[in-house]
Amino acid sequence: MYQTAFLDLPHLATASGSVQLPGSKSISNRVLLLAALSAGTTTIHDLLDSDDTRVMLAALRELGCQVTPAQVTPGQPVQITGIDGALPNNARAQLFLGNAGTAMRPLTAALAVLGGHFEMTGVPRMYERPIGDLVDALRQLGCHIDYLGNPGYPPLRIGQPNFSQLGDAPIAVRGDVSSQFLTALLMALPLLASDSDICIEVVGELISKPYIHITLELLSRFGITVRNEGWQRFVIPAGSRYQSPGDIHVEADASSASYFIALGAIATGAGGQNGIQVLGVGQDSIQGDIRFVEAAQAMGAQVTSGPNWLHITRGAWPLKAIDLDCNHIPDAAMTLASMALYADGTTTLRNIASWRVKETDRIAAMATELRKLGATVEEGADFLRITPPATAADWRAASIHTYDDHRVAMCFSLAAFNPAGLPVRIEDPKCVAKTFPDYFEAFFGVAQASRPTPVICIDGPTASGKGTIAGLVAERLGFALLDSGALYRITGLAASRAGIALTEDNAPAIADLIRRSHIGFTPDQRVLLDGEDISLAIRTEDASMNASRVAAFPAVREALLQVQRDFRRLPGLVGDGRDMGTVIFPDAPLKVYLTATAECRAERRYKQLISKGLSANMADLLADLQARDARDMNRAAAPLKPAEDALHLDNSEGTIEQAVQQILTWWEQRQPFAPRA
Ligand SMILES: O=C(O)C1=C[C@@H](OP(=O)(O)O)[C@@H](O)[C@H](O)C1
Ligand SMILES: C=C(OP(=O)(O)O)C(=O)O
Repeated sequence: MYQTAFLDLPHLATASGSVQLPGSKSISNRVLLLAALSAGTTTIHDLLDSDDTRVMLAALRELGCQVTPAQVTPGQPVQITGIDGALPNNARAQLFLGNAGTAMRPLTAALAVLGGHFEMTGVPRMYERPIGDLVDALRQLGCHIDYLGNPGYPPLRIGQPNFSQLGDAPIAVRGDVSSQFLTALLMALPLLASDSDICIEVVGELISKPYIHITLELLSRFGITVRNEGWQRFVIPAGSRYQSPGDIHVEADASSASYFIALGAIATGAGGQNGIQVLGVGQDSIQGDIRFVEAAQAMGAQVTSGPNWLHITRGAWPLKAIDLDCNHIPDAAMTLASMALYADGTTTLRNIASWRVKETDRIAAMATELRKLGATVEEGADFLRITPPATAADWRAASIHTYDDHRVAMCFSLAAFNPAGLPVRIEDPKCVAKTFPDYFEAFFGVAQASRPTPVICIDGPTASGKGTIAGLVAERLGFALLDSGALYRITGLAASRAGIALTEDNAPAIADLIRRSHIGFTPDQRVLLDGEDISLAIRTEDASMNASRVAAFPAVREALLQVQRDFRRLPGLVGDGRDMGTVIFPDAPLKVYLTATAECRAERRYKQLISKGLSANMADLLADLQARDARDMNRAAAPLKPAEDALHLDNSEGTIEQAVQQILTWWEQRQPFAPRA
């Protein structure tokens, strides 16, 4: 996941390939709660691991459910041992539910029915998301719920219920603000239906109906068969009791699929490759958002599908503008707003009033951000009307504010295919953690830039601080890192280990060896040689001298040229070394030549060695360093020298952070985005 302040998407040209999507949020959180309420142990396969499921899992643990393993691990199932319909007497917990509607609403209902002493808290936005209709319904039953802040909104305090007045009258719940209130009752009330039927009656128009379908499907897998009487009355039959199905699989998220379906509709493939393959969810999904496929088809997408996959290619181009009632696909419909940027006219998305009470006011947010890109947008209480920029010249480079809303961030990634060749900045990209933490990694895995991926080169002499500074610049921008010095160190080490003397005569053999070796840099900056962690072995002074020796051999440099260029990947790369800007990436848009006086560098090295408990002598270090400078600067192959277009940065005096900021400022000056507020 990108934890950066913003993520710059270079202009993108093509997309193709296959994406395995993470599990459905709606299914995951329902299954977790149902497993927790059931008798027996449920083994859940392909559970989503994201902010919304983490808060649910933490709450269930807090309530005393046994959850193994302690942390969700990719590819490993999660086991939940349920409470069999009852909590211990006087159960007490404070539960933090973030901004997860699928945790706050259903848990509130279940705990209000089970009884105890609970506080339901969340992020500030959660306190602006209504829950009053659910609380009203639960109070009719005899549940005890108090508002701790504004009436009608979390945070809530839940106490012991009193069901003495519970009769046969149906429980009324409004369905026109959120379907999650009805879902919450449907999952909680089987706990009260041992002796007689319980009937729930929906008041007002029920929105987001397909989510009720998911609830009913999953209830039936846990042994509860609800009678659906025309989406108006739901009857939970007497004798209902939760029973674990044993094993259960979570489909991939159909709402998350919408971004890749849209991608397939917008982008053509590169090099003869065609389309986007979405894995994990198909046309037989129980999720209503799968019907996004129909909307995308209406706009021009060509979609084929099987039981667990979709394949999407571009059909009509430009896309066709549509006018659609989107009530049945409230989440995925946001993606249509991004597709509308590429349509042949004005697209209208109707019946989406619920957008205003989700992660943010999504109607206002989409309107504001689409306008920044050059679209003309009309917003109403429950609709959005989008006219794309009239010509390529009308598009604007925009820094997209994301309002801590995962879907805003994901939707606007699609704007990077604009016809104007502009990059797009996504602010606070980590907000995707709510449902799809690795969204941008998945997106970059199938998209290709229209121009060579941006590279920032940081070259300079030994001990100039370039490794540390490059690492920090890469971290702030979410760019990959190429520590080219490490490649030479790895080569020196590999040759020594293979018993090859580091002489010019042996250069072809060394080059051959390194071509055959498998070199890896892990995200946590460990260095692997043929699977072995050699991070420490290449950091000795010996390894440093050997690196300098092999780096002087043209045959070795030639072998490493392609290895280094292959590090160029979306969204960008920071390369540090001695010839990044002059030889490896001569087309890099920013080249920095980082220096510091020899005395200053020798002193830094001295302090570094002493802090590691190693003995060191200043005079020797200075002499070594000067000898190394001379060798690096005078070698025939790619000598150390600033690229002609490099910006010079002397960091003898300043702090590391100042150098990092200077480079980031230079980078920013090359971007077309207006300064951030
Ligand atoms: O029940 C669910 O899993 C959901 C229902 C929908 O909410 P509303 O019913 O509030 O529209 C949807 O937007 C949300 O992301 C998930
Ligand atoms: C509305 C959403 O979330 P929640 O489950 O919190 O309602 C969403 O994921 O788009």
